[in-house]
Amino acid sequence: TTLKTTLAGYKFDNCMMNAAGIRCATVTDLAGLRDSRAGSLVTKSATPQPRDGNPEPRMRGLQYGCINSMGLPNHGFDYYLNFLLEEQKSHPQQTNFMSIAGTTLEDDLSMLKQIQESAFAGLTELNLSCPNVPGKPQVGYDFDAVERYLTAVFAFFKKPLGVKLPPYFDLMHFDQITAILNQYPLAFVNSINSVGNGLMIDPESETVLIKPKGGFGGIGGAYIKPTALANVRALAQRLNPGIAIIGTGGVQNGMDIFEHILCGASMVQVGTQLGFEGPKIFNRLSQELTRIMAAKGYDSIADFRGKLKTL
Ligand SMILES: O=C(O)c1[nH]c(=O)[nH]c(=O)c1I
Repeated sequence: TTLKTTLAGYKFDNCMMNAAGIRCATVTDLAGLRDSRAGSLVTKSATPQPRDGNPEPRMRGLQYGCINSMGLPNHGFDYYLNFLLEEQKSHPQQTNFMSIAGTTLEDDLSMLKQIQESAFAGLTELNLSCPNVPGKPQVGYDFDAVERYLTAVFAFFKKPLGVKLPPYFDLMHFDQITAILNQYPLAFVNSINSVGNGLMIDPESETVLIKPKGGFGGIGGAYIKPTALANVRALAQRLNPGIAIIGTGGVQNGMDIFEHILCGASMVQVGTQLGFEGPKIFNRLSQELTRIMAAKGYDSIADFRGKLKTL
């Protein structure tokens, strides 16, 4: 039984990794992921300059997941690109991802131009779905903007690139977004980001739990697995076969990873639960997934990827 996977022509020893934003903001965090059983790592979404992000408290663990309104705090584009370039020299056997989330198209294009001209040989994840920058609507919910962004990006960017999408909740929206995405040479689509602008309350103190945006924040964890699986499945049913899918959302155990792959994912990312357990979680998840596959008689994830049955 093997957990290895391929995505956009790149080989990974393990089909699981972190989700951008969780335990990946500092070099120490990133080295911890690299030294774990994860098959790859993705950096915290970067902006051209460092950002402090939103006022605290801005993230809270909940009974079945978490709420966050971090506001894109990060050490800036150069910090993460430098880490990735060092990694290529010290750990050439692992392919990594760089996540970028400019607050304007110009910022995204500027970072992509620098990636294009750099020695970075991994994959780029263009985050179109940050729900927590006050005053900045999610690009992923503005289909004309998605088209404008991808046309501008692919006018010059030749390295492997995918997009991180927000969850959609209407079948027409799945049709519309994939009709746009299928027009571009995307290496992958990563679905989903947190379910935006949820609200959690402390009824004792009759107060919201986080400070930014009156308590509104992105929801992650077990709460969002049904939405995550539906998005992975709907995208897999509609995207050109050359566009791989990364499944993200609601993963707590090996069976959740199995379900994402059954829906069509070639790589599965772990966020909230990684935040709770740390990188050692990839030992547990790998063991659990291996046992599930062995019990079902699957040797590799290709044996069951995308093979969800309907009734
Ligand atoms: O608030 C954040 O930093 C954040 N939080 C999320 O839940 N998703 C994102 O893409 C981002 I950039």
